[in-house]
Amino acid sequence: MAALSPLNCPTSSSSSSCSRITPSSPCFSSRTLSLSSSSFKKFLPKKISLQFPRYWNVLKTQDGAVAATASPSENVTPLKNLKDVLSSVTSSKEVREATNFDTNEHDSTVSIVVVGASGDLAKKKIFPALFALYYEDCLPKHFTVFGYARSKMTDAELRDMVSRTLTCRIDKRENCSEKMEQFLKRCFYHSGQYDSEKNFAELDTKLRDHEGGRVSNRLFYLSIPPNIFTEVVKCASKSASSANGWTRVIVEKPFGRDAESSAALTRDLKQYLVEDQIFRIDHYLGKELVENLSVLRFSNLIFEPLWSRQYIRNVQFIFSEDFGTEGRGGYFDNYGIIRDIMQNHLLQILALFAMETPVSLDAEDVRNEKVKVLRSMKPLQLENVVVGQYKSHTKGGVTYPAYTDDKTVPKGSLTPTFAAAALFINNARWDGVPFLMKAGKALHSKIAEIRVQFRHVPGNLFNRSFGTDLDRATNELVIRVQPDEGIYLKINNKVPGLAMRLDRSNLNLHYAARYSKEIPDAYERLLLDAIEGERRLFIRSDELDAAWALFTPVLKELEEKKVMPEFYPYGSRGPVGAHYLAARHNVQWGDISAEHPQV
Ligand SMILES: NC(=O)C1=CN([C@@H]2O[C@H](COP(=O)(O)OP(=O)(O)OC[C@H]3O[C@@H](n4cnc5c(N)ncnc54)[C@H](OP(=O)(O)O)[C@@H]3O)[C@@H](O)[C@H]2O)C=CC1
Ligand SMILES: O=C1O[C@H](COP(=O)(O)O)[C@@H](O)[C@H](O)[C@H]1O
Repeated sequence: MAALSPLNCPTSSSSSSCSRITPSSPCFSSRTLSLSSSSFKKFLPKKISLQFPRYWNVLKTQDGAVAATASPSENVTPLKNLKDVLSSVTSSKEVREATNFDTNEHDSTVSIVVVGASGDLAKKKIFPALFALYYEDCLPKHFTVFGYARSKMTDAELRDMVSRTLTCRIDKRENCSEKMEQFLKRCFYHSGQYDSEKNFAELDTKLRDHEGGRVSNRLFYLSIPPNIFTEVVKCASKSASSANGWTRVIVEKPFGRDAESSAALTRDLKQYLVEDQIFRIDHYLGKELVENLSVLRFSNLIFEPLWSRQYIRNVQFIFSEDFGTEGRGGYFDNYGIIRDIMQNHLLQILALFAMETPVSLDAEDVRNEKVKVLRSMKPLQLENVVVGQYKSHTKGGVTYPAYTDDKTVPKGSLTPTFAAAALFINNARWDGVPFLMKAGKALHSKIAEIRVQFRHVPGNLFNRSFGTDLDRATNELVIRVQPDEGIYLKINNKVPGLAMRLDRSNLNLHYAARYSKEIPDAYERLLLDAIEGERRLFIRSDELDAAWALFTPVLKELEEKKVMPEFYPYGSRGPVGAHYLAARHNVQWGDISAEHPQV
């Protein structure tokens, strides 16, 4: 596949036609790109018909020319990206020929190969997300979905499996079954071994049949255990990569289990792929409220000026699940909660939260800032970590199992199912501010949220009204990633009446009340981005290196010293050690007395 690297031009997506992408389209999200039609024409040779990523609002002007704009007004703003893209496209004959730029989407096709199609993730997330995209009319006109795995299955059996496991948000919508039937007709299956070039060559033949001579773009989704990533990529690369379009590979976590194994995986994959072809997925980056973080920060004057050590006392990233590792114990025991949740999902959110303003929303600009902030962090130290493991608990006559009751978990395993950590960023903006993380399985609730606790008001006139616990009177911004998405700000307010009494109330943006639109699943956004060549929400290899550098030393120390986890009952709030850790940094976890407001 390396030979195909020039084909990963972001504009070469064969997805949605420009005219279909209007601001009202569900796939549309406007980016701050704008260009007058006259400037645009300068860059656009007559014969080339471009296909635009969905972030660009592409309009037909009155004179018939195409214009890209972010707003109805024709403001010309500097357009580094579009200019760069256009000039590289138009100046490179090789790219033009290779991407078949003279053709439009009617001449190209996207094949999505789900490798490991018989597995849990494929059934639970990938096929439903693909169907949701199809339902929303976000997939290209010509697309085919191929399941690939060792299990023997016919096309009909795959379709049956996909239809039975459809648990996506679309399933109660109008015409769902009709659309489902149409979608299933586009789904096929090929049974093969993961290390067989011959089997991938057979897949290639089938793909070609479906592509019908059009420009072929291929997306491989590696929904398989990590130990076979490289051999699949090798076989796909040698025997089933596109001959005249792009080839991209979505790689699922875990990306190694420490800095060394992650670097080795990257090295192995890069024998067959260039970095731009690798889409390392972290599905938390596809979550609506995580995607909204940058909007909240960078498009609201009231937040960004406060976003520093000057006003923020601490930041908390909290993940909890009210179920254990049931059914996934075999995988989990080799990784533990720090690798499963903290090193990736929570750290990614932290990076977006704490990074400096990127030059633009371009993938490389955003990822550059994320890398910078990650590299400004101190590697996590053992004294700043608490680990726990859930034990059996009986409540209301029901006995919930201990982690080690799972038959796939070795007896006496010390793998943490809970961890709390305090991290620090050594830069001018965040010096001294504790960034606390807490993640656990089998806790009392299922929630993921970011809590920003602000400093005390200096010389507060109302100090006396707050009693001794001044911390309770500070502002707190809560971004609830899930469930029941929302953003609320805790403020001090006068209780109406003749007395001067204060309380803490919430300014509350509750998504379900504010927006009638359903929130897409993270996998929908990420799959669509991968199809369109949009890399912003995928992890670049240097980001991954920086992330592992922070956690690898402590992970090794925990294992070498065989640190005993603190046991907590299934369904509880987790180990008390997490509170001591927070207290050492003058922090109280915000979720302890958390009221989760709704409108
Ligand atoms: N499930 C989830 O919720 C999540 C999963 N992931 C990641 O996504 C990937 C897929 O996960 P998931 O679907 O749960 O995985 P599965 O264990 O269900 O494996 C997927 C498929 O891979 C094949 N397979 C399983 N074990 C082996 C093996 N030892 N050797 C060769 N092939 C094997 C099987 O297909 P067949 O036998 O038919 O070939 C199986 O159906 C993994 O990397 C996982 O870490 C990430 C986040 C969440
Ligand atoms: O990556 C993972 O995420 C899930 C939680 O994802 P969510 O979208 O349901 O919050 C977690 O259960 C799993 O252990 C982990 O591997």
